[in-house]
Amino acid sequence: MEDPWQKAYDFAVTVARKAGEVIRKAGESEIKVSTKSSTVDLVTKTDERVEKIIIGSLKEEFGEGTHCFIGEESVAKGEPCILTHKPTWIIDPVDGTTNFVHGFPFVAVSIAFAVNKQLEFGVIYSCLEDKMYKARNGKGAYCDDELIQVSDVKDINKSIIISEHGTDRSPEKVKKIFSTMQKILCIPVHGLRGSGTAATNMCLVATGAVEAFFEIGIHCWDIAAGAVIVKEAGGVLLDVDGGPFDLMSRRMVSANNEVIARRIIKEIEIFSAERDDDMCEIQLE
Ligand SMILES: O=P(O)(O)OC(CO)CO
Ligand SMILES: [Mg+2]
Repeated sequence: MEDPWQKAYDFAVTVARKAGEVIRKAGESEIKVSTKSSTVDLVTKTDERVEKIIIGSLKEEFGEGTHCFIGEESVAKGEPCILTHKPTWIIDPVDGTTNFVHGFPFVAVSIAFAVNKQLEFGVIYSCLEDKMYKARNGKGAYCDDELIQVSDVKDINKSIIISEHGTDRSPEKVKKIFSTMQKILCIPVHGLRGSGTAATNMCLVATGAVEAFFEIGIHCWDIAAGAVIVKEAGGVLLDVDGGPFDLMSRRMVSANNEVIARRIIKEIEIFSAERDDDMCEIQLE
């Protein structure tokens, strides 16, 4: 049977590579938007420029009317962040903007595609490492055309876990984040890590370099592509309360298997994060 989204998948890989080249060459890491209230969420002109390039290329190829676009910088400017049944691209032009600003060497372009609210494929280009991760629903996950697979570790004591500190600096949330990390570290696990980009963190789960990555406060564009890649590499995705993964909920546990995921979930101190689709007043469909 003909694959209806093959062309879109191939195009996403091409666009992600092109975007990554722009990021690598970009001299512009000047912070354009920085702190607002208690969050520290950096944005640079490169974030905006790269998102324009990605969405512009996709619109030119697939038409503006039939496909929808959720992009980090477009949403920041007031575009809707609602997943409808229409073919929808979910884009983070520069995942790891803080890394980009500081020259910390993990920065990723993340492009996912959903139809009927189901993720069809995800592409993550870790552009400073020059590694292309990609996965299609039901067709496995790849890094630079090599099949990748999650680790087979089931013993939490033999695991490495990734989490991040997030962008919210309100003391009560930071306290919960550190308390969770302390509890997980003292299970004990082999180590805690964090690359500074959710997309790359999920690729590290998918390749088996770590057993799990969890975070509260991330957005759909940080994790949509990674969700497909982790799942296709044999991993699992769950909500931090143990329920089903919800792309718009801003919280997620991705792990090599359910045993590891559920062991971590036991330690997570949950705090509130406004849903991505609650931030938008416009309701589509
Ligand atoms: O750098 P960005 O795109 O803001 O994303 C962060 C999460 O907020 C890292 O994943
Ligand atoms: Mg991001």
